[in-house]
Amino acid sequence: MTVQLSHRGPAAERPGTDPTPPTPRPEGPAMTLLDIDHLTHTYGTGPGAHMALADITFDVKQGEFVSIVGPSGCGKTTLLRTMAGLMPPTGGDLRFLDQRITDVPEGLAMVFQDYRGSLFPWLTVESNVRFPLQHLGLDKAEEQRRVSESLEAVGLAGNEKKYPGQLSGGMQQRVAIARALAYRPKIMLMDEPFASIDAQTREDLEDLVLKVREQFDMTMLFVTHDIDESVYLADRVVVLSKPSTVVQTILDVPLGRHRDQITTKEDPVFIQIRGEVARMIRNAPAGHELLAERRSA
Ligand SMILES: Nc1ncnc2c1ncn2[C@@H]1O[C@H](COP(=O)(O)OP(=O)(O)OP(=O)(O)O)[C@@H](O)[C@H]1O
Repeated sequence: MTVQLSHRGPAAERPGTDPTPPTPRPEGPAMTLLDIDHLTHTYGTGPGAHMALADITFDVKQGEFVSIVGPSGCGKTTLLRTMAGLMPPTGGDLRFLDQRITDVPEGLAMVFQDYRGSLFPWLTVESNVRFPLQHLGLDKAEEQRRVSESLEAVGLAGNEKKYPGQLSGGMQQRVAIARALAYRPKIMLMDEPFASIDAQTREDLEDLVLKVREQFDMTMLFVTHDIDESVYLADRVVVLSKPSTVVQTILDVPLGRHRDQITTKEDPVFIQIRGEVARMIRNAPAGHELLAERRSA
């Protein structure tokens, strides 16, 4: 996935607007940024129709890190695409900042698994990061400040003039993250962003995501098929069922904001939650079975 500052990013539709004015942190309970209410999605119609999502309800509050995990093929990408406004769902309600999502919402950036497909190979690193900013109407100094700050944040200062093809996969994904950060979205959606990256680099990138989350006070929705990753990163884990998919459960991860690849993963709380998620995914029922159980309860 790329920063859905894809090649035709959200802000590109709205010249002269800056989606990033800082949202003041409200007093009291955190504001709901993303609200998914009984979302359904069916591909096709008639006898060949496939109901991918049967009933998905959860929300993401400002400042939260929510991960979504589920069995293979359970509709994680379908869900993220509907939330990003890339595909209208066939039912239910989907709101970003209390506005129904009908198009790619302003203030949302997406980072995809396929970093190679998301970066422009003919543009330098800094031009890739600057690309979505061109449509925000920022002055040049602010544009440059954001590019430099974002590249610094992802540890790529000094690589501005390189081209994506001169970078490792992990570094290219850092560029994609920097591009999302430079846009200053209110929420970042990430679709298995580290699935094609080797294990060691992946851990570094997970920690990078946690660091930029703190630095930019970013709200994150992170889709992964990796159970450890889902728990390590998140404040809450949304566990999906098998298709037709529903939310099996939503687990809190009371591990505090500071995470460490070794000590956090040794923490009994982490081990217990990780085990719980693994069991739920291994024994995941089909969504329609869960729905029938819930209706009869
Ligand atoms: N365009 C489409 N037309 C028909 N069916 C589709 C389409 N896209 C996805 N599907 C089906 O919908 C279901 C969910 O697909 P999706 O890619 O959202 O799942 P996923 O959880 O992201 O998969 P994976 O675990 O492989 O990443 C699958 O059964 C898939 O075959």
